[in-house]
Amino acid sequence: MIPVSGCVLTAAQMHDAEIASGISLQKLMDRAGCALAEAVWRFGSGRPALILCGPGNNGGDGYIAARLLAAWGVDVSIAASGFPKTELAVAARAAWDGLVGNLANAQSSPVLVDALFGTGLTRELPAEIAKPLHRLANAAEIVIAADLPSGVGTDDGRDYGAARADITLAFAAAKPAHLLQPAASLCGKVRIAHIGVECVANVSVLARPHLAQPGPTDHKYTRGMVIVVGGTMPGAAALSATAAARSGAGYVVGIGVTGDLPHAIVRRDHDELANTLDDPRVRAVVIGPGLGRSDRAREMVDLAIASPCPLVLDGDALAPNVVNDRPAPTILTPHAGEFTRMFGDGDGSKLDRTRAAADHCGATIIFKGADTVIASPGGRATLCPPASAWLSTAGTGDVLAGIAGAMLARGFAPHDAACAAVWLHSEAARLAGSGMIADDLLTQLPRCL
Ligand SMILES: NC(=O)C1=CN([C@@H]2O[C@H](COP(=O)(O)OP(=O)(O)OC[C@H]3O[C@@H](n4cnc5c(N)ncnc54)[C@H](O)[C@@H]3O)[C@@H](O)[C@H]2O)[C@@H](O)CC1
Ligand SMILES: [K+]
Repeated sequence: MIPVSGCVLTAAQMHDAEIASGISLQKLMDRAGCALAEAVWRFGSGRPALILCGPGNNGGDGYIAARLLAAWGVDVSIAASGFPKTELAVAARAAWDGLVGNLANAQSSPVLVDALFGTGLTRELPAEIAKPLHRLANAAEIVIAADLPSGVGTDDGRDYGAARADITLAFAAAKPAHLLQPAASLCGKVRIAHIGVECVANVSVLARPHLAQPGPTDHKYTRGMVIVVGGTMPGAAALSATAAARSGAGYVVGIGVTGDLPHAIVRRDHDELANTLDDPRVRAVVIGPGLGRSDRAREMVDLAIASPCPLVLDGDALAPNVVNDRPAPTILTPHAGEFTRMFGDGDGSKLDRTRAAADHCGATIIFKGADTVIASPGGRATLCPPASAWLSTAGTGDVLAGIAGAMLARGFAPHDAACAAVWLHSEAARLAGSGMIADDLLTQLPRCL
């Protein structure tokens, strides 16, 4: 059992991977049931457990876990929503020699195991299931969900009436619902139980980046020269510029950035932008934080886009069709409002929409929020476990843009730069703790490198 990591598979991809594994579905269910029993033993500390079993293989996992827990001496009972409908679940129920109670009038227990529905859920939970599920979950001291909290859309993270779990044990791999809101918040802590199924996908969970330390041959330019362009709100660009410097860029130039800046950051005027962009040593440009929407601002965005420099576009620089297959590395960092302004409402999940937008504009997109999604043209995507909710404060996006600039400047490809930036940002927020403000991230960034 490990923290959420690795590939993210849709329900259909998970099914295909199970078949491709060559391992019998019976054996996979035995392993899943065993992993569930171990989780219940560990997190439930041997307290009495009630296992809710649904009609499919998720329920089958529950029956198997119950048998093992009973054998280990746990006071375990089962309540089912009906008779099993799959061959495997029928066999798993037949191997349970205790009683199977009715879900509607089940008595609560300190440990509740939700094995009603997993990847097979396709619609809203009916009231006759949702009502007892919520009643029993509210009465329990700990709720452990098998694979997924019953009542979330596996692929899109929709809430179909799920009860909140404290622990969700995902079998074989994470699914989009473990990372997309609102489902992610209903999962509690997500753990993965590897059951021997090899999973390959172009969507993965954000991982700690490998950030090489400077070596003896490094100098300020090899560590990366970043330009940050300021505008009408000086504080925003100052945050970006300082974030770039604090996340390892060797040389940061603030163009038209006024206000409080470390002495290490070089200041130039706006009319020096064109010349500076011609400097072949420039490895990344960050434009948009606090830029404003004047004609002059637009001209500067156009200059930056037309340059051959790797580019981070944020805030006021984000507009519909602002970039179109730009040849140099490009990262866009919209929040939900900016994303909709640029790409419309779109269909599908946040993951689908971000991937479609990345293909549309030919750039890497960091679609920010409580479930940040990073996508690049061609389908590669990364889903990010929830970061500190204290990040919901002014200026944190400006810091992220600056870090992304520093990651491009150290030579990372755009998708890797975006992932490294989001990871550093969220780690700095974790270290900054409660009540943090954007400036606190700057103090914590060096500790994350
Ligand atoms: N990932 C893996 O490798 C493995 C997965 N297994 C388990 O198998 C699960 C998937 O099993 P299934 O495909 O049987 O699916 P589920 O067990 O999630 O449920 C499918 C059943 O629920 C019904 N249903 C769907 N939505 C409903 C709703 N809103 N209200 C009422 N009924 C609804 C369907 O008609 C079907 O009968 C996984 O989540 C996991 O727990 C393991 O047993 C084996 C290994
Ligand atoms: K479940």
